[in-house]
Amino acid sequence: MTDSTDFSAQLAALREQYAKRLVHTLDNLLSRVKGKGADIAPIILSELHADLHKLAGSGGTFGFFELSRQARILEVAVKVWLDDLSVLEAAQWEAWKNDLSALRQAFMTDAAFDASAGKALLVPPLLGQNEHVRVILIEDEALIAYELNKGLSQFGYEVSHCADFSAAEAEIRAGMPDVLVVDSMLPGQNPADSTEALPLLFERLGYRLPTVFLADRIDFPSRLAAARAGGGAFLTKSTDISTLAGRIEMLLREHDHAPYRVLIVDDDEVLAEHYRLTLKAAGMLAEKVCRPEETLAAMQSLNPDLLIIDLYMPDCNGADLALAIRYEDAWMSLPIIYLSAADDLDEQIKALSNGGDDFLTKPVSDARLVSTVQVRAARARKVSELMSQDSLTGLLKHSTIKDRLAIEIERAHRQGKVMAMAMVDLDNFKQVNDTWGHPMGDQVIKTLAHLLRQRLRRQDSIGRYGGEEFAVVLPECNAADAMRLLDDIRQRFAEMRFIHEGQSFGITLSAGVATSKQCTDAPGLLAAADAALYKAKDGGRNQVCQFCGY
Ligand SMILES: Nc1nc2c(ncn2[C@@H]2O[C@H](COP(=O)(O)OP(=O)(O)OP(=O)(O)O)[C@@H](O)[C@H]2O)c(=O)[nH]1
Repeated sequence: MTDSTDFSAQLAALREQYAKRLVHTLDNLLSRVKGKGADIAPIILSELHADLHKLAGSGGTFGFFELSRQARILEVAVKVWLDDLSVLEAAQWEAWKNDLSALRQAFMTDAAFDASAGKALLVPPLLGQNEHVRVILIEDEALIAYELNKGLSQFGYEVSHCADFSAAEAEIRAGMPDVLVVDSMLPGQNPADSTEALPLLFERLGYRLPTVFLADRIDFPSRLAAARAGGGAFLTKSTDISTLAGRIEMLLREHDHAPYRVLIVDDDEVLAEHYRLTLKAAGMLAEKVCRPEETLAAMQSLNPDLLIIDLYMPDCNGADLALAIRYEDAWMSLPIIYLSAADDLDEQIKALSNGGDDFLTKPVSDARLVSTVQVRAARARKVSELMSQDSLTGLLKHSTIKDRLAIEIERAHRQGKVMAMAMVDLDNFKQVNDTWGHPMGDQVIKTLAHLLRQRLRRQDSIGRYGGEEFAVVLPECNAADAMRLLDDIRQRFAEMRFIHEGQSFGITLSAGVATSKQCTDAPGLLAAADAALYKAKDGGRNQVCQFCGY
């Protein structure tokens, strides 16, 4: 990834390009009105309006705030005359022309003050780079730390324990963790309340990390304090490990995602490039289109999570473009954010009714652009994820995992590689439900789902195939590696203890493994893995078997 110095240099170069263009724009504007009286032709007023609208919208983005502000005032006046030319009086016109000339002074003042100078771009830390999820546990009580460490390690987390915030800070600086698990009270520390210490730590680091707070008990004030400190989850210390692991995973899923893909449609190339660079610096995959007619082709190739459309483009109104895009079923739910001036109220209402989701008012600050896009894109991803996920476990639904399997086996054959799949089934699970109750059974299912997610790689897919049966798709994985992996999961799961009303019990699993070398298509591979699973069950359960033919 390009670093923030590179982005800052590219943005500075764009600002210079924009400033050069501004000189021409101002010359142009002034030459249009030079020597002209108040009987000015509507076509010229219309051109003036278009240019001033552009100036007002783009100036602030490049640090020309005063110029942008004054251009907006001039634009509003022209709009009034455009609507009713009879109200334009000679004195007003002369005053307006003077104000237009004053734009040059505003330009000089803004140009002398480079708002972007010395301003480092906010490049978020790269989370999710560790091979295993790294947890830093900040806990002063050794016994609790020991128990949490042991429990989380069983799920495959790599846990570092620190007794206080200063030790944790040194540990974070030595290597980026994926998540913090923090005791909400650390007596003897200053401040003792971790909801106060955490924001201070983030301030020193210059970035935030996903955090779970653990408290002795939860009341409303402590819950609120945790939320104010930006905690992603707040649990009691007596919470069982599988619930804690579930919350950690949920937080990781929020942060660890493929970069958001954003397409920007704006006829102003320099401005569009500024937005593109700003979003790229924030870790997104952004592309721009300056000719609206190229939008659909660019969407096909980028498959964006979100679209930003300039509302005011000379050849194509943004709202019309949005409607044209929505004719395609595939783009029906794609979030669209318009860029528009604050006072285009009628236009805004039309734009929303054409299927837009939000507005960004020009001039747009970099921070506002990034945060609006992040929030919208995250929401859109969440909705589409929820549609393909099983509600109890968060794993892929039956139909989705079957689709994944079909894609991966086809890919493996095409590329001449080997992929594996496994069917995993809980042993004698009916007894768990009968003895400990259905809710406890659900807890066991969720625990296995967490464990599978923790032990598998990012490119693997896991689905809840049936009630207590799971399907695992392992791209680029041979039979020996798949057997080793599944057997490790089997052992870890067998070692876990579940607690119900003070009583503890354990449960095992069986699994069947097959590879693409043995089958030509997805149904064949599923049947082979299933046959291997039944061999494991027949062989006495708590084992992993490989498919060796029917
Ligand atoms: N708690 C809970 N139980 C479920 C869920 N889905 C399926 N089950 C139960 O899982 C049990 C599966 O039982 P069986 O198919 O007989 O298999 P088993 O008892 O696991 O025995 P083997 O697979 O032969 O080792 C049934 O009792 C189902 O009611 C669920 O979402 N939650």
